[in-house]
Amino acid sequence: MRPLFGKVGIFGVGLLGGSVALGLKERFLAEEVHAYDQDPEALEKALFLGVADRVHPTLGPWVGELQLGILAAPVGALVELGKALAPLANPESLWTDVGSVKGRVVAALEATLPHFLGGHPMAGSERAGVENAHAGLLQNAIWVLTPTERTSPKAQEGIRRLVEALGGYPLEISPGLHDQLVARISHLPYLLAVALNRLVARSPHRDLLMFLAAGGFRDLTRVASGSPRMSRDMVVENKEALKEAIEELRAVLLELEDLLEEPEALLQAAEAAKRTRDSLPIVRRSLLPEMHDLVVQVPDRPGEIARIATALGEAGVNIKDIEVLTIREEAGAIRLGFASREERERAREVLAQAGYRLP
Ligand SMILES: NC(=O)C1=CN([C@@H]2O[C@H](COP(=O)(O)OP(=O)(O)OC[C@H]3O[C@@H](n4cnc5c(N)ncnc54)[C@H](O)[C@@H]3O)[C@@H](O)[C@H]2O)C=CC1
Ligand SMILES: O=C(O)C(=O)Cc1ccc(O)cc1
Repeated sequence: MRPLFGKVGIFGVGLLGGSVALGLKERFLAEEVHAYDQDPEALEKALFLGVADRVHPTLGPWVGELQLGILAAPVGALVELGKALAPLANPESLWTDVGSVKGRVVAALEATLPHFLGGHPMAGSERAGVENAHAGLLQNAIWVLTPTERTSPKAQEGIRRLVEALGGYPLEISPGLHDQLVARISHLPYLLAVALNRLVARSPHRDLLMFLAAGGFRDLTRVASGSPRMSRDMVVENKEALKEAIEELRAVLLELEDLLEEPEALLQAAEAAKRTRDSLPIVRRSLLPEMHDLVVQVPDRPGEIARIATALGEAGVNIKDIEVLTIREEAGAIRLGFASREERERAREVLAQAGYRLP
């Protein structure tokens, strides 16, 4: 059987580019995967890890042989990269990107590259680089596609097929709306993670604060561990929408500050926040079939996850999804997802019998 695509090029072979490349290879979707990166070390690793079949330290005539090109460099580099690729690209080739911000980038790339459609997989991690890439990162991810009136039917059809073949769920949104939404759900949380770390680092009690920081601080600031260059580019590129979101946050913080004097009203705000947080879909894969969740409290000691999995396995209960919610010194919590209500109830019985607390 012929693969879906001929030669595919990945431009910027880091966490995202490497994960797309691995997805293409593991699912036999490309005849050959080529990678270009401005960092020779990234190319060396990509070859060594089997992420790409061929690597190129420079752009050249090889670009003209590609049927599909995927731009996966930091957002601030995408427009220039597109300009450099345009004269080399085959006029029939398909192009997309995985950048976290779409407005200006999409406008520039669709004006320069043939058959371009912007994309943004809503999946990632706080790790950078090809050494952390894996195909599973994109599986079941909501993958935003941002068509405009300039998008060709060929690009729309081809890139949608790419996303589906990689195991993602395409969701079409306009570039402008995309940028407003991610400003609130991704870029503002990132900036807040930076802000909280800055607050601690500036304190005269920095060392003591670091020592005392518990799960909450860790959970809230995880995304600050991501690639600083990638994240800086992301927030700068989306600064208009992000500034609006910061304004909204400022107002909300002031409201909450006032509510410190009104404990009843603050309790209502806290209850509303809990309802919103608790209704987040498990691992944000809302297009997956309905999942029935169970939260289990677990002591923090070696072998607990194995013990839970074994107890459920022996009872013939299949775990569909698993998420570590919190890690504490004495106890943590794990959320388990099951395919049906019946299986969840069976799991509840089995785990209660095994002595686990199910809050
Ligand atoms: N990290 C994440 O969780 C997510 C990132 N994205 C987007 O994916 C893109 C890549 O991000 P990551 O893979 O996380 O970053 P990364 O830092 O892991 O990889 C970026 C790669 O691009 C290379 N690069 C930098 N400038 C380049 C240029 N001018 N030409 C060619 N290569 C260049 C770097 O050497 C590096 O290998 C960004 O546009 C980011 O906004 C999208 C979804 C999630
Ligand atoms: O790790 C996480 O939860 C993230 O949110 C990472 C991330 C970073 C940038 C994106 O454009 C999308 C996702």
